[in-house]
Amino acid sequence: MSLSRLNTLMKLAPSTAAVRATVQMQTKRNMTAHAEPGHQSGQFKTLAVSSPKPFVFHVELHRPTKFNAINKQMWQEIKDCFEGLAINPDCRAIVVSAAGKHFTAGIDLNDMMGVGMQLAEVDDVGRKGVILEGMIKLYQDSMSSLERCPKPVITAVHKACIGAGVDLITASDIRYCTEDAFFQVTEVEIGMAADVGTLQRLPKAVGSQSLARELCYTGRRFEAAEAHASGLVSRVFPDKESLLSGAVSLAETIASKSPIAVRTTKESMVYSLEHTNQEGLDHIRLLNKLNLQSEDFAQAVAAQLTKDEKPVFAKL
Ligand SMILES: CCC/C=C/C=C/C(=O)SCCNC(=O)CCNC(=O)[C@H](O)C(C)(C)COP(=O)(O)OP(=O)(O)OC[C@H]1O[C@@H](n2cnc3c(N)ncnc32)[C@H](O)[C@@H]1OP(=O)(O)O
Repeated sequence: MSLSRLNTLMKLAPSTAAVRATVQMQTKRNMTAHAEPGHQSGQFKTLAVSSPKPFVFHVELHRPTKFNAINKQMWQEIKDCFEGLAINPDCRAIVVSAAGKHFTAGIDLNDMMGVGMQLAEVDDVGRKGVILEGMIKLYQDSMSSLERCPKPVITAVHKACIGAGVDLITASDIRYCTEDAFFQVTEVEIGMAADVGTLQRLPKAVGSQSLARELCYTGRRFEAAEAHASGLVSRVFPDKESLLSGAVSLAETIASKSPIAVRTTKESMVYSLEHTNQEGLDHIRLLNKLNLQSEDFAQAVAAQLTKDEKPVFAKL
C-alpha cells in the first residue's frame, strides 16, 4: 500500500493526536474511578470475578452449595458488577458461568419466603405493593444490567438453568451450553408470571412465539439439543471445561477488535430489537457519523489493507 493512500486513510481521523489525548484522559479518569477494589474476587459475596485474559472478565455465579439460587444479595451484586464492568476500560467482553453442580436453580425460594414474612408485617395493600414494586424493579434492573452493559456478555450454562436463570441468559448477547444443560421457565410452577425479562426476551431469542409461549405456559424442561435447535444457544460443548474454554476464547476474539466498533455494534443490535429497521438505521447513522472519525477506524482499515499485524486499540 502506498504511503499517500495510508496518509489519506489516516486523515479519516483528522485529529489523531487529539483523539489519542482524549482517550488517554478518559481512560485515566475511568481507571481512577475504578481504582477501588473493583472487580477482583472478594468484592462480592455471591460472585467470583476474575480476568482470565487481557480485556476479558469472567463473572462466576458463586453460591455453589445453594445451586447458585439467586438471593437478594446476588440480585444486587449482579447489577453492581455489570454496571461497574460497563465503565471499566479494562473490560471488553464478559463470560458468565457458574460454580458447582448447576448453573442456577433460579430465585432462592427461601428468600422468597422471607419476602412473604416481611409483607405479612405490613397491613395496607398499597404499602405492600410499594415494597413489591421496589423489589421487582431491582430484580429487573439486575437482569437488564447484562443487556445494558455495552460490552458483549457470553453466558456459559451447565446443567440446570431454571426460572431466573432464563431471565439472566436471555439478557446476554451469546449463549453457549454443555450437552447436559437443561432449561425451564418454571415461574408458572410457583404461581407467578415471569417478570424480570423472560417473557420479553425469550421469544426474540428463539425466534418463535409459539415455542416461547409453550415453554412459558407449561414450565416444561427442555434440553441442550432443543435449546440449540431453537437458537436459544448457539453452541453446545461436551463438558464444562470445553464450554468455559470456548466461551473465554470467543471473548478473547471479541476483545481483540476495536472497542468502539464492538460497543456500537451491541448498542445498535439491542436498539434494533425494539425499533423498526428505519429507526435502527437512523440510530446507527448518528453513532457512525462520530465513530467513522475515530482512530480505531483509521487504524483498523489500514491494518486490513496492509495485512499488517493486528492493530492494538486504545482503551475506551
Ligand atoms: C420478583 C421475583 C422475580 C423473579 C422470579 C424468579 C422466579 C424463578 O426463578 S422460578 C424458579 C424457582 N426455582 C425452582 O423452582 C427450582 C426448583 N428446583 C429444582 O428444580 C431442582 O432442585 C434442581 C434442578 C435445581 C436441582 O435438582 P437436584 O436433583 O440436583 O437437587 P434437589 O435434590 O432437587 O435439591 C437439593 C436441595 O436444593 C434445594 N433447592 C433447589 N432449588 C432451590 C431454590 N431455587 N431455592 C432454594 N432451595 C432450592 C432443594 O429444595 C433441596 O433442598 P433440601 O431438600 O433441603 O436438600
